[in-house]
Amino acid sequence: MVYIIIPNWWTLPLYIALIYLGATRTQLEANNLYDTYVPGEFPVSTCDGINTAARTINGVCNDLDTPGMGSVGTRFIRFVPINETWGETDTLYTPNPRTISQELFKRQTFTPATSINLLAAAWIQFQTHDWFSHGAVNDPDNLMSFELPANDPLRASGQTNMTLRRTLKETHVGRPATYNNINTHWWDLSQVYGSDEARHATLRSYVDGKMKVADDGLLPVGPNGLDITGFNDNWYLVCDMLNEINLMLHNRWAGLSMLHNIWTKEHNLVCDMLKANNPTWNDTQIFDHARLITTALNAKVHTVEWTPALLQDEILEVGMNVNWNGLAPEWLKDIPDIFTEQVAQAWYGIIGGKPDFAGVQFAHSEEFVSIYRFHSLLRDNITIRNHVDGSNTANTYNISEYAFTGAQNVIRGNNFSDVVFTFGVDNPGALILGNYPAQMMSLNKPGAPNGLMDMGAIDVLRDRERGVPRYNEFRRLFSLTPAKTMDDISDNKDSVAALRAIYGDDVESVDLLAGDLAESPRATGFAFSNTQFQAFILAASRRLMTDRFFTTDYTAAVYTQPGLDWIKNSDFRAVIGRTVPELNASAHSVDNAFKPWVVPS
Ligand code: HEM
Repeated sequence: MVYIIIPNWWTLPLYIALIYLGATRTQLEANNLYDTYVPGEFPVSTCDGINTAARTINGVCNDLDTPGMGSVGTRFIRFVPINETWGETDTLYTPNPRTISQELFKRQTFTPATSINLLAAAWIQFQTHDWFSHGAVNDPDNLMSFELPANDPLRASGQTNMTLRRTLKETHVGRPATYNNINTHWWDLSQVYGSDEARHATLRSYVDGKMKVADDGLLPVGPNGLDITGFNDNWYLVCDMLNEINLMLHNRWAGLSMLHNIWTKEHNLVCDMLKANNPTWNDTQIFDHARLITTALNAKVHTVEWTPALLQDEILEVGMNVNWNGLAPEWLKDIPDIFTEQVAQAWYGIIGGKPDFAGVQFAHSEEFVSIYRFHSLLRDNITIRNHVDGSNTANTYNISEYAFTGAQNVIRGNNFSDVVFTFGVDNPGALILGNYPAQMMSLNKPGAPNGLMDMGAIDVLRDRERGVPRYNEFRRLFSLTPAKTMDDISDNKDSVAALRAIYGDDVESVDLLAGDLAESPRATGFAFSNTQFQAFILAASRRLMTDRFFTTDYTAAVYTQPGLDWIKNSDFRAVIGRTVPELNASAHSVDNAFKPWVVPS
């Protein structure tokens, strides 16, 4: 196939643009899927004794031919050729990650993303916790350390370096290191249900399929002050600030807690529906079906609501709907499938169709992790509003207060409906240069005043460490035109000047995150760059097309007909209306729950 790059594809007429995006997906499937297992290396397992009509906790037996595919602990694949992924050595600290963080990323004044609400920010992190995590522990015997810039204010306290643990990895002879996903790769709501049996068992009530909730209807809290749920990983950083070792932090915040609560409540409501329809079912039967239904609804919300809210363009709205529902009206869907694979996917939709692996087994990729480094979405402060009239309450939280164990102060120190309402109304930060929250660059270790974590610097360093190509090479490898000069990256003169101040005229050295945040023009209404979108095109369809429970087994026999109807008839506004009934009207004040809700007058 001859593929012609159309830089501003979003200016094409709707159906031409859709065909172009379809061709782009085919191009990426052919050029951007690289397994990290060599033949004979993938762990062999069987499905003997496993109920293959339900999602398993550790993700095995989704694919019946390769039972271990996508399961917990398996490797990330790559979206770029393996030989490009060695990880940086000589250039690992160049330019200095802390300089990039402070000079390019740091927020001076908050620039909101006005087309979306804060729910959308929490949502994407909630999804990434379903899809991937490199784990919190990292490698205590393998550190990265770089000098702080000469003018860094931290030097005043005697600190000279920033040091953190390298990511845990597997090394191989003659080929780059590989990294494992500590969660299941499948889109299976594992952040709610857990990726291992021991944790999962602590979450189940074992009555009528339901998940445990505390007496106040919210998730129980563990001794560490975090929700007891499927994934609330603790992230450990090691910084040698003033010889402080073992800085322990995690990435829980009020937004995540809120969504864990909403989806646990939704699961329990699905259980009620199933029990009413199947009075003789036992706990396991109800749970297994409720998980399938809740998970598919979550995936549908992401596909046809979250994505079109982030990428507000008619092309995307139609395209994502085609991904889920197909182009054909219901009455024409029964015609026999005589189409080629791509046409069938467009006609019938991916859901309920045939699995398609494009020749490489399913797993998320390292490059996919990198495109979701969205910390600039976070607000510096959240003031909780009264959901009845939209007025501000007296409760304002900065990041240190709404994150970590502070999440519970927000969730339980306010009416839950006021918290969700606030997230529905307020905007997150825009994904642009100069809008990364300063507090994320100086997160203090509880009880250790001089411990500091600079997430901006870490975002840059992790990509270099894991061999994710820098911006221009990333574009080249993803069938995009590379920039010839800094001026090609952005049509905003200030952004170009800021890039030049760090990278000079060396366009090849621009880091992926820096280029992504600087990039313009963007497609109309897009909250993120076209470079990120290119990786998104590949990943978004693939996690649906490869999953048996979204394809061959998306049937009434596996889900139940009332289950399929539940998914079909629900959107996120309905989920909010069911789980937080006081917010039904507010959630329905907009046509998409991720757009800023109308404040009652
Ligand atoms: C207050 C909220 C948050 C905190 C405290 C936080 C903190 C962290 C920490 C500590 C890490 C690990 C750093 C390392 O590699 O050593 C991390 C990684 C990451 N964060 Fe956040 N984060 C927050 C919100 C978000 C949001 C809203 C997103 C949006 C998608 C996000 C996306 C990511 C991604 C993609 C990674 C890389 C994960 C991986 O390497 O597997 N985070 N964050």
